[in-house]
Amino acid sequence: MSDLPASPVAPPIRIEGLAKRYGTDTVFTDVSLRIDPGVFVAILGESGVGKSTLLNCMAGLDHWDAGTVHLCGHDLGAAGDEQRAILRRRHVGFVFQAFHVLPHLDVAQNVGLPLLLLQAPAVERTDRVRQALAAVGLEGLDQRLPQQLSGGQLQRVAIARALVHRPALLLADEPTGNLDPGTAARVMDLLIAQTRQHGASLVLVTHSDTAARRADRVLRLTARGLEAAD
Ligand SMILES: Nc1ncnc2c1ncn2[C@@H]1O[C@H](COP(=O)(O)OP(=O)(O)OP(=O)(O)O)[C@@H](O)[C@H]1O
Repeated sequence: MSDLPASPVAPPIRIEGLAKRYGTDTVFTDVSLRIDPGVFVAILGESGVGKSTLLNCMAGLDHWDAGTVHLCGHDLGAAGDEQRAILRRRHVGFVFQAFHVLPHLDVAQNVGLPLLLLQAPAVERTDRVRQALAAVGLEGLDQRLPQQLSGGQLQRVAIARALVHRPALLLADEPTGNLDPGTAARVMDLLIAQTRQHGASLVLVTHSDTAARRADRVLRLTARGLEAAD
């Protein structure tokens, strides 16, 4: 698979003094955060305060106006777009509220996509996809298309896809926002269990205090930065 490995001593994410503006509108200033391997951090905050923007900065999907972001020891601010993409593919998994499962690919192809992008050998891909689907309780559904799945099943596909390449960091943006309460609870259990099993760090953006209480650290994003939540 591709290069740019995680430094064995670097935290999956380290942010210092991050500030983000859109034009003259300041989204946030002075955000600092360090997340050690295997730690689960929940981020709460008012709508529009910049939680999704912060996740995008962690993955190098967005640009910022001041401060630094290190992903697995790599300085994203100093990396070009191509290098950011390689780092993201190698070290980050995503789970979104709207699933973002590709409609024309079947379940196995969706889950295997990160491995394909990392040019993993076909035999390894098949094996890892099978394991990942079994781990989220979707064995036997590998040839279904997304339109043939429920919302809970779609999010299980997304969780399997997010972890199949064993990233150091999993970024989850309101992952249960589109699910009914019972399904949401089961998907959250699965997300946390799977992340812990893989030893990945989890950053969960949520409006749910119940979900946030399961985290090792609960932070609140405001215009002034990140602070410990009450
Ligand atoms: N491409 C963009 N151009 C201009 N402003 C933007 C852009 N993307 C986001 N914003 C603004 O940046 C702010 C932060 O947006 P963001 O989606 O990160 O907030 P959030 O805390 O995740 O909100 P929510 O909880 O409602 O999802 C908002 O005021 C939003 O309108």
